[in-house]
Amino acid sequence: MIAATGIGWRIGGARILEEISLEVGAGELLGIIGPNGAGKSSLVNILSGVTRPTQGRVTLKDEDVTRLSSTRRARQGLARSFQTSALFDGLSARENVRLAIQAAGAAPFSPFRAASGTGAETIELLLARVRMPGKGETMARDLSHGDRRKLELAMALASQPSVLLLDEPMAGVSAEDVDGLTEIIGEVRDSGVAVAMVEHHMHVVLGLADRVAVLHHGQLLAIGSPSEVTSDDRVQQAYLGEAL
Ligand SMILES: Nc1ncnc2c1ncn2[C@@H]1O[C@H](COP(=O)(O)OP(=O)(O)OP(=O)(O)O)[C@@H](O)[C@H]1O
Repeated sequence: MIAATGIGWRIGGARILEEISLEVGAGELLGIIGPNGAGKSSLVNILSGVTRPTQGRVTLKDEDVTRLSSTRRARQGLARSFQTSALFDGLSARENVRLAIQAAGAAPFSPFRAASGTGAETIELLLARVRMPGKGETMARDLSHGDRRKLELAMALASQPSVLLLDEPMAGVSAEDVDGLTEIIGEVRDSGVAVAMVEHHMHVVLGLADRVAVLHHGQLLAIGSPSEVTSDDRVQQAYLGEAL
């Protein structure tokens, strides 16, 4: 569904990524792990079109999108979440989702959609999908950290993407919310979406991912099933001292 081939990225003389090749298929979840500064966010930025690589190419549904903007990629079915919150704090959860739907072009703006019709139904479905039914009226600023993360997921899903890129979707949330988010993301994958997820919660990645890519110093150290990568000597070396 999405593939990176021979990706390299240099900036200001620094070599951030080198020869990264990987792909994520429909209904597959690829976990992307690696020590701090390994290049995980840079890779997600390149996959989503925020950053253009200096080498290699990105294909989305077999089409070369390397030179396409993130907006064009979004129209072709790619959605992503960011490490930092992308919510409008002064709007309700429902209004945030409504804006995401409108931005995705899935529902042209209509003042009448608020009261009835598919717009309102879609919003409620998305809120239910992230286990937030009944929280539509809550202002984003009043939501718990975990609910903010769930709302961001609902917004990413508003475009009905075929590829979802998640950059640390569980950063800073409570253990209980980690479990909830894990279930939701698993369901998204099971619905056929290709999911690539950068995440520091190792037990989540190893439990949820179909395959795991390990980045280290900008290189792809290993890629394979969770058990394959955790038993890889080079991976253990990279994580020396940390529990895998
Ligand atoms: N725009 C930039 N200009 C220069 N260097 C950058 C830029 N973006 C990232 N880097 C550098 O590239 C390296 C990889 O950064 P990146 O954020 O991709 O790592 P990461 O694996 O996501 O780290 P973390 O787990 O800490 O989020 C780091 O050394 C970072 O300082």
